[in-house]
Amino acid sequence: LQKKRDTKKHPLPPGPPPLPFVGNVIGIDPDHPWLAYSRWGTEYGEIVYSRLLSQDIVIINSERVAHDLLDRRSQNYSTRPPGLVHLLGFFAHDYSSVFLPYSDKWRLHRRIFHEAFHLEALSSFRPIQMRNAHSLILNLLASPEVYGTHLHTFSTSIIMSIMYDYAIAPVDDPFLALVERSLEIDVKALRPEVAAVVAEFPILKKVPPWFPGASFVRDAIVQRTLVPMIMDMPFEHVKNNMAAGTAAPSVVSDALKRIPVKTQDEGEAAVLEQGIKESSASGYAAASETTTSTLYVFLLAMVLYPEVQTRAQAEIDSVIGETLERLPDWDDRASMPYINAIILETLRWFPVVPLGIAHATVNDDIYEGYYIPKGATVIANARFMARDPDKFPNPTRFIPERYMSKVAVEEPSTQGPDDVSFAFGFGRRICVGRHVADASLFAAVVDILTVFRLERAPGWNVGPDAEGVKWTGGLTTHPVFPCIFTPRHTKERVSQLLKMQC
Ligand code: HEM
Repeated sequence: LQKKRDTKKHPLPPGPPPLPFVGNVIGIDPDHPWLAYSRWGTEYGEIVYSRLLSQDIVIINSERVAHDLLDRRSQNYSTRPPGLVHLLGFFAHDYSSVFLPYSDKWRLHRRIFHEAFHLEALSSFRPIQMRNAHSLILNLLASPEVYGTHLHTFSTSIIMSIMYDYAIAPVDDPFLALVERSLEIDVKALRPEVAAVVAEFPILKKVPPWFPGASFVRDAIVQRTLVPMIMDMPFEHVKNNMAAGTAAPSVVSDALKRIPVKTQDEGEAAVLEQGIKESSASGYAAASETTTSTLYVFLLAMVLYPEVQTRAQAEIDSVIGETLERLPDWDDRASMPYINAIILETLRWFPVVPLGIAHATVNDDIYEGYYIPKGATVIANARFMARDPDKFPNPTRFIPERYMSKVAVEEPSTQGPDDVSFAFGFGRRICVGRHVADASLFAAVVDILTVFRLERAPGWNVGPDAEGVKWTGGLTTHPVFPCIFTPRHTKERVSQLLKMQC
């Protein structure tokens, strides 16, 4: 391996010394790898090389390097690691837009998303987003103790309505249960660290499911049953409604309607239809867990920073009236710079996809004198970028005020969350749903703060840096903590208003 490097006459980027064979596997907490990568960031700098078994891993720890490589050299940095792609096949996920290699198929998916999520289309989703925020409030009033379930229902219902005009039942929706189980498996399995191990030991995929410790294989079997159901059910729902002439506008029905206009060729039409089916299924998987996790971080911030909450609620009350004359709406957003700042700070404080989704190099590259090998997994360490003290002084603290001069603009929603764009990835693979996410976050945050005071559970002693809070492990992560929802107005008043506005 070393010989191969020497022939390039450029050193690899600095990094922790690898052990023979295993490389730098030891010392990485498999559930929270960003902790080790961030330690290496502090020790070795903006670009770090490490090796997981025989897989080259390049970790980018600054926005500067991420823009240089993933944006400016995107031709070379826009595919996904081959090991990850291989692993996806085992989990029946090789269709996913998020993990597709840089290819014609990926370009087709991306085009479908762009046609659906251009800026003007976003305003047509707003009634869906606000309606679901109102349902979230009703659910939280009814059973605040299972707030995580309600956050999940909120995120999934929005994306299911946008994609398929499919209405999720408020409680115990069978489809939602399938999606939850499937996402739980994805979040655990579809990571570069797992891919590196499986690429090294393909035999792992052949371990019988009954074998002790073979949960990985069992999960893959479950997933291979779930994925076709999750992909087909909502898609067939749209097609049946279209055939019956009852289909409401949705991303899928709009995209399907565009097919005959564009092509008379049956083969091409089938490819397009398959692309629509796959990209829409990828979209709701990508939207659900990320939006939910971001809302968990928001609640954590409100519990740990009561003074921020007080200022946010004073802003809301000044716009809609202290006696809850009405609930906030989209037109109010421009008058709520502090709420917008809270959303930005939530995305920054703890990015919920802490290491983004791994990119990979197509060819060898030289960057600032360092050799970056072909086929290397390239990880943008968003968690570390979010803690850059030069850009974000006192980075472990939740301080919405840092954005106040920037969000006090006429139409903050169309600006997008550019200040914290690292939370949504880089280059040609940047998140296609970031503007949809931004609007969903606004709807949920403003409604929750209008109706509830969020409070710390008695005896739960965590400081403002959130040190000691438990985080779920995997591709996405969220804090796990108790949160008390105290209504700021009588339940009757809130329910009455919600019913009027639903
Ligand atoms: C707060 C919410 C969200 C966060 C933090 C988030 C974050 C991310 C990140 C970090 C990536 C990887 C980018 C890269 O490879 O560099 C990504 C990709 C993606 N996201 Fe999001 N996302 C969110 C919401 C959404 C929503 C609402 C949708 C759909 C409506 C969506 C659809 C996608 C898709 C399809 C990709 C794959 C793009 C590609 O590989 O070309 N995301 N997202």
